[in-house]
Amino acid sequence: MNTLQRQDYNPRRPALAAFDAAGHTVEAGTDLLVCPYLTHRDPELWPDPERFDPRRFTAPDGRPTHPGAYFPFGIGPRACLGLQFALRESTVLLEHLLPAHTPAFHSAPTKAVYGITVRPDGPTPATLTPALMAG
Ligand code: HEM
Repeated sequence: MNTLQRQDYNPRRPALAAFDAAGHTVEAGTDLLVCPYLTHRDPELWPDPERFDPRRFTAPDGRPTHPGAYFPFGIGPRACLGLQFALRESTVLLEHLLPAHTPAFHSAPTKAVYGITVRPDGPTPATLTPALMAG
């Protein structure tokens, strides 16, 4: 969950009607991009937002209750159809992979590359050794 807080994408939607946004008129048909990167790092919603802290998602008051505060799968009628599948798949993978293997990371990217998505600036080569062999 905390990893998904770090991903980024920019869904684009056209404005269905003109509206005022903080004193700026947005004409109907204007392409609008929402930016979860900013929302997921808004310190008013997420205290110390750059800190990787999975407990935000397990502690009772760990995450904001505003429905628009966290939307790694989009939000509304065009949200990701695979949301439940993707969450279940990652949980099962981590449940089975992590206890049975010892990961060794050989190098890790140090920077992010910013585009329509945010990605690491290089690969993360790692070796998974079956836990029994690792002793
Ligand atoms: C961690 C994994 C995944 C993430 C973070 C993710 C995220 C997203 C996001 C952000 C959107 C766009 C929502 C929008 O436009 O507002 C989307 C759309 C979509 N996703 Fe995923 N997705 C994931 C996995 C999957 C999987 C496993 C499937 C299918 C089995 C899937 C099927 C779809 C479909 C069909 C749409 C288009 C929905 C529409 O336009 O009505 N996704 N996803």
